[in-house]
Parts: sequence; C-alpha cells; structure tokens
Amino acid sequence: MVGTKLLHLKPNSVIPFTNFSFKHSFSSLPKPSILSLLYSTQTQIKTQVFSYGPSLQKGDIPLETPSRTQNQTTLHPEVEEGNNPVFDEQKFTRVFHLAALRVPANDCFALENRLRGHLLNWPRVKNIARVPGDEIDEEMITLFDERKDGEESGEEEDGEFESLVLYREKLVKEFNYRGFVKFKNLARISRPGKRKKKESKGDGERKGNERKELWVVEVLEEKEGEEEMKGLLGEDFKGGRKWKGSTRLLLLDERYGDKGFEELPQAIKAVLVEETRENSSSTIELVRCKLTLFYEYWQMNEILETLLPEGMIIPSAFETVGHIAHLNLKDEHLPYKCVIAKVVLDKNKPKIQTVVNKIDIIQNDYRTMQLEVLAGNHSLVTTVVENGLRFRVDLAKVYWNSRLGTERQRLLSGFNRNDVICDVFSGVGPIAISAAKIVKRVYANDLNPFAVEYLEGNSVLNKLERKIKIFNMDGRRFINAMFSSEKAHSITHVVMNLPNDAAEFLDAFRGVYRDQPRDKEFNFPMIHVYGFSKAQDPEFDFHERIRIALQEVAVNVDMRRLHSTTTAEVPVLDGSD
Ligand SMILES: C[S@@+](CC[C@H](N)C(=O)[O-])C[C@H]1O[C@@H](n2cnc3c(N)ncnc32)[C@H](O)[C@@H]1O
Repeated sequence: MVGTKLLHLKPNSVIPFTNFSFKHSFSSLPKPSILSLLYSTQTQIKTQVFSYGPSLQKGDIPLETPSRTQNQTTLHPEVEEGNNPVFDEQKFTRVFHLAALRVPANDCFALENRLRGHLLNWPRVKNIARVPGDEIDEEMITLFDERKDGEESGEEEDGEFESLVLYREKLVKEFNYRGFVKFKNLARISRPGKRKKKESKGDGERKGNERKELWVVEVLEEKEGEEEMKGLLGEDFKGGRKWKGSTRLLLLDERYGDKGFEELPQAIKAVLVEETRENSSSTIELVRCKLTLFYEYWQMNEILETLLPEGMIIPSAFETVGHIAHLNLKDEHLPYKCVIAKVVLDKNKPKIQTVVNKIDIIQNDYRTMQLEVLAGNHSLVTTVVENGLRFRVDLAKVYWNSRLGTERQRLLSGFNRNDVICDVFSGVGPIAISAAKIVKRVYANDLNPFAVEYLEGNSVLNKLERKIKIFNMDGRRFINAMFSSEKAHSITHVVMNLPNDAAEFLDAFRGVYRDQPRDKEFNFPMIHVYGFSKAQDPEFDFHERIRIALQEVAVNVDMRRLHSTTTAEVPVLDGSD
C-alpha cells in the first residue's frame, strides 16, 4: 500500500482587483480585513484501500511481462536515465479472474436488472461483456436445431454434418470483395493474406486495431462439443454444448471469482436454477473468465503512482490552452518530466496533442512564458474557445491565461451596449473582443507586436473587426492619446490588466480631465485595474499604490480580491472612500 500526496498545480499569486471612478475629494480609506494571502499548495494524503475494485496492486501480471516486484525495482532507474519516456506499457497489464453467467443475448438486459448488486461494478468495465464469436447467424441456429432434432431422432451423423457443410458452401458463394463479415475463419481459408499475418502475432495481441481497447474478457472453459463447430467456423467460435444462439456474458462481482455454484448468493443461484427448471435446454451457464485490463484502462494518477518513487507528490492537474496541456512541475518532478508528460498525453488524447512545462516564472514585458515541449507535437499555436468566441494564440509569443476566464466574464457582465471600452493591455483580445460583442465601441492596445497581430486576426475571426480599433504602443502613451482626444468623452470603461504594474500606469491619468468642461452630461469612466500584492494587507497596499500614482486625483475605489486558481475567485472586500 502506497500513501501518495496529490498536488493540485496552482499559481502562487493573489490578484487584488480594483475598479474606481474619479471624484473630487478623498474620504477615509476602507478598513480591509486581514486575510491570509499566501496561496497554499493543496496537498491531500490519499490512502489507498485495495479491498475492492481494480488496482495495479491487484490482479496478475501476464507471464510475458516481468513480475511486479521486478517491475517496481527496475522501473524508476529506467525512467530516470536520460528522462527516457519509453516505458513498457505492458507492465500495466493486469489479469483478474472472474465468474460470469453466459446468457442468451436477448435476455441479458432483463437478467442484468435482476442481478443488480451481484454484478461487477468497476469503472469503465461494462458488466455485460462480449467475447469473439458470441453473435451467431440466425440461419446457423436453424441448422443447429435441425442437427439437434436429428440427434434426438437417431439420424445418421453424416447427414447432420452434411447440412453444416452445405451451409458453409452457401457462405462461400456469398463471398465478395469485403470478405466474410460474420465468419472470419472462412474468410481466412479463402483469402490468406494480411489478416493471417496479423493473427499470427501471438496471444498477447489485442483485437481492435484503430482504437486500443481498455479491457478484454476471455472465457476460460472449453466445452465439450465445441471443437467440432470450431473446426468449421473458426477459433472465434465459442458456445459449447448448450450453445443455441447469440450469447453475452454477465460478469459477476469480483467476490464470486473463485466461488463454486453452492457458494454463490441466492439471487444468482435462483436465476440458474429457475432457467434450468423452466427450460431443459437453457443456455444460461456459469463460466470462469479472465478480465484483462491494459495500460489504456488505468487513470493518469494510477499510472504515475506506479512510475514515480513512493511518496512523491503526484502531479494531478494541469492547465489546458486549446490542444496544449500546460504543466507546472516542481523540482522533484524534473527527472521524470518526460515520463509524466507522456502519461498526460496518453491519457488525454485526442484533446491534448502537446504537453509543455513552464521553465521559468514570467518576467518579460510581454508576459510570455518560457515553455519546454515535453511530449506530442511541437506546435504552440492553438485555438481557445471562450465565451463562444475563438482566439488563436501562439503560447511562445503571446500571453494567454485560461484561468482568468471567469473573471473576464464577471467584468463583461458589467458592460452594456452604450459603453465604450478602452483596453490598455489587451493581449490577443479575450476582453476586448468579447466586449465588442456587447458594447458600442472598443479601443484595444498592446505593446507586443505579435499580440497585436493575433488581436487583429482574432477580431476578424470573430467578425467583430468593425467595432474594434487596434493600437500597438506603450500603455501610458495609449492612455494619453485616448484621453487627449475627443474620444475621452465617450469612454465609459478602461480595463488595465497588467497585474505586475498596472497600478503604476495610473499616473497617465493625472490631469487628463483638468481642462475638460464639466457639463451635466459628463461622466468619468470606470477604471478596472488588476494587480498582484504580496503585502500582508494587500487591499491597503494596493490602495496606497493607486493614491501615489494618481496623486491629487480623488477616486471612488471598489476592491475585490481574486485568487487566481482554476476554480475560484474570492470576493473578499467591498469598500469605497
Ligand atoms: C497580463 S497580459 C493581459 C492580456 C489580456 N488582457 C488577457 O487577459 O489575456 C498583459 C499584456 O500587456 C502587454 N503589455 C506589457 N507591457 C505593456 C505596456 N507597457 N504597454 C502596453 N501593453 C503592455 C503584454 O504584452 C500583455 O499582452
């Protein structure tokens, strides 16, 4: 039993968010309550109890793969060496021995209902299972019945067999370019090509070439009388003495895997007994079977718990941007980064095509991340859908943060069709373009020429280009340009989303309204400023920064604390002065 900590990867920042409008005098500062600001890494001790359900610590490892002890001792060094992501997926194959009821296909749903509570209840495994050859052609059933009748009336064996041979002849005539859909064995006899090659790969090969299967069931017992039919219809044929038509397997709860008939619960016994009593040629029978779970079956954390050293925190969450999974690995994970990335990719295909890790904290002007591609294709250009709009981004060249989607929605909900928005640090346009759908006009600006290129492309992509005017300049210059022009009167909201130092950019507003005539019609815009603070009292700290930047100008301030996590924003404080 392994105790493992789950790490939810989260950014370590708290973003006080402020919006305010100008007024003519200061009043007292709000008294913010002191709240812990430091983000805490959420760790969870996961105690695994393996008494029920599938687990990599249970079941048998098939003979061709190394034993579990061997598996655990060799895996970590192998993984560590040169970050080699190629680990043997077969090491994750586990075989479980179960009991099942083989039932007529037509009755399986009714019996499933009746036996509820006694059937296997494992995630992603259907308790009505199919095995190769369990679907039998109606015509074949008739022949079989004829054969049986003959048996009963003492007919000669040659005659019985003849009808099956005739039936095969009939099938041969039906052969066309698609081969035999129902009887693979006949197809194989007539057309020994590709298929023969594939099937000679050995027992371990999984069926289903396109999509790898998660699990497979095989019946263990060989029934008398099966051989003869097999010879005619191929290896896939299963059925035995009681065979009468198409069948399904109802997998019984794992507790009954090694139980004999007498030890089964009454409900199961009753089904078997009743069926046999009512119908002497009942096809219901108790069989032993093998349920094999493959690498594809196991969840990301189950695989990683096996691959990473015992006790290591398992990276259990990541951010997604379009087709890209964005990890934020801790130092201790770095020796295993490629292995972790491979598992993330395998377990999240096809939505995820690329797995990256952030190399360094964001510290450049354009707020772009330094990313290392660890698995999948190397394209960092992707499309994100937010608010029903599409945004093309190149994570290597522009800023994007999907976690801010909720906050963007909150902001947008305060805009109406009479508004004119000025987005000073617009990036590729998640706020500006979404706002353009609602408001009269948007002025959007960014210093990063690549961001502006994508902003232009995205406004066209969303057919909103006629409502957006785009600028590529420093934020201060942009504010000056906007507020020294006749546009100043029309602007109702200014958005400043540059959390590191947007507050310091507020100095650009000093005196912008000094010479404006103050008629009754005049409204000051609402300025939405985002910022980080590591101070003990971030609201107080942020308020001070705003006052220093604006100096003589009086403002109404509303402050709201955002904890930038994947799930939550935390409104903490509402105050005004
Ligand atoms: C935190 S991002 C926000 C982008 C966008 N609002 C969003 O939510 O995705 C800040 C943006 O400001 C831009 N930026 C940085 N310094 C700037 C400056 N001095 N003037 C204008 N834009 C700047 C960066 O290029 C970046 O795109």
